[in-house]
Amino acid sequence: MNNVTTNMSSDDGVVGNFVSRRLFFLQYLHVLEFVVAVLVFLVINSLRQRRRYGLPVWPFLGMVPSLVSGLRSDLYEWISDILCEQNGTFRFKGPWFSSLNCVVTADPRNLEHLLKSKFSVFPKGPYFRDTVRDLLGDGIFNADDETWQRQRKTASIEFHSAKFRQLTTESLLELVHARLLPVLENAVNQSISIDLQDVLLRLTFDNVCMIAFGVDPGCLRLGLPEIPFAKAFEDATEATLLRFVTPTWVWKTMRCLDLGTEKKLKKSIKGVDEFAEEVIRTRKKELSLQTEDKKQRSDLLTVFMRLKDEQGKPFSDKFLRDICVNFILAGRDTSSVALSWFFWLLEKNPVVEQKILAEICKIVNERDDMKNGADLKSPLIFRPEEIKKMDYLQASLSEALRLYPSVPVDHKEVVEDDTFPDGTLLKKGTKVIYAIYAMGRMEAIWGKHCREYKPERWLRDGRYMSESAYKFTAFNGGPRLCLGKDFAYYQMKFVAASILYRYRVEVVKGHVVVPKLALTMYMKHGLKVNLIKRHESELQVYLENNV
Ligand code: HEM
Repeated sequence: MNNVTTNMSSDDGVVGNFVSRRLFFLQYLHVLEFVVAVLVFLVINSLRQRRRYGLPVWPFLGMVPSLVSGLRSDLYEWISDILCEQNGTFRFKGPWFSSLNCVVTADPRNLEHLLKSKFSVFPKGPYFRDTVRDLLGDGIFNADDETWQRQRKTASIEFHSAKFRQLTTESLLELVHARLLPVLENAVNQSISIDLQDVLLRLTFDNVCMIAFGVDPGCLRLGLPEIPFAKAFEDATEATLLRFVTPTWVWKTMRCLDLGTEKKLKKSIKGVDEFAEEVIRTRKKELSLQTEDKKQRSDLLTVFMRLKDEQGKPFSDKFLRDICVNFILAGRDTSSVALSWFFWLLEKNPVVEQKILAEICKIVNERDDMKNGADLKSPLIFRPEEIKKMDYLQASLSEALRLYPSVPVDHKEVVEDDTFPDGTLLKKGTKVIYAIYAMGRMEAIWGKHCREYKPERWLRDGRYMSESAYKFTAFNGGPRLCLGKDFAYYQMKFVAASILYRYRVEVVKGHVVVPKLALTMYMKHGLKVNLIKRHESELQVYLENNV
């Protein structure tokens, strides 16, 4: 009996356990079903939003999963594809409570609105200024309103003065003939390949320091030495850039505690400051000793040192430092990066290279001494009026900048509610990204052959014709149009013509050329090339054909 009872009660227990487990399982199943249903709903809802926003919008994460996949491939192409699909503008939704929400546009109507018609509604904004203030202070690149206006006005007068033009042409001529060409010739003589991007970056760094500070740091010379000021400048810009992808509170805490990249930034800014302070000190001494008859300097530092602020006082050393550091940043890498993409494109488009050579030789051939049978072996130095006449070369450089703009994306912040001409609503505080790289690849802007390298699209009756700055935005537009644009074209044309006349540039087989993710469109692995000296007979063909 006992056994039976025991068996029965144990059976009851088993049944009870079985029932309660089933009940638990059923309850669990309901929860599971509910969770699956919610997930399915979220997936469908997120994917349905794709049609409206161009990308799926996930709860909490926003569009970040798609961004991560974009980052794994080519981010610039990824943005271009979405913009083409979305007729030129889309709204990026970042994770909840993040500062990543923004409007991305490549629509020329919006660009004109943003850069010109409603200029005051779209400044650089407090977020940008706060992030880069440690390095750039109140310099032109980082300033809005009156601080920007004052520097812009003075620098603009200076950039258009005859004295400044003379300084830029003379310093460039010296750099190309005494430093660039010997470095290239050395590579040819030793049969070694060089990183042309690195060489060009050194050239433009030295050049812009000569213009801003009136000092040549000497980065470009045989042996390609490491220069502490250039290194400090590069480290400082890289560490500043990292702040844009780090939550603000994180980098601010790291700055307080002097940790990681913030520690590196502090050290490199110190290096930049020490160099600037030394130059300012020496210049002040020099100016105080300067007698009227001595040759007057026309670099930006000297020009601003001679001026007074609104209270009639000389500018502070800190402000002078900010002005120079900003100009160096603005003019340091943009032309060299554009030239690198240009040489890479030329190798892929040999017909364009031939046309450039034909143009150069035709212009050289018009020289009186050439007509009288001048010696081709004597070093040929292009004259400013000859550079000006090189329309096809200018078209080829513009076409390289259209496809590979040195500044691939730029940004503004909305300070008052507004609406873009395409109907996009903009709330105060919204960040607007204008996708310059994508603009160069939009059929709606450049037609069916928008992805092809065709310098001819810039020519009318053989003469170079510029495009609207809101369609070709490589140099920005409106009141903040690049101040160095004319100089940059002169610099690029002079360097390109001087190299092409002497060498054929051949990219090393297997060298991978891809853009680097940065504020400037560097080639990620540089541009490894071999230089092949042009034979006199090759040039003679062009020269004779043009006679
Ligand atoms: C191919 C060469 C160049 C390109 C593509 C280029 C492009 C640009 C762009 C896109 C901006 C607007 C940046 C912004 O506000 O966020 C800009 C501004 C500026 N650029 Fe250039 N630049 C080039 C060369 C130079 C050079 C060589 C200099 C000086 C020597 C220079 C001086 C400036 C200055 C001072 C600004 C600030 C203008 C302002 O905010 O009012 N640039 N440039």
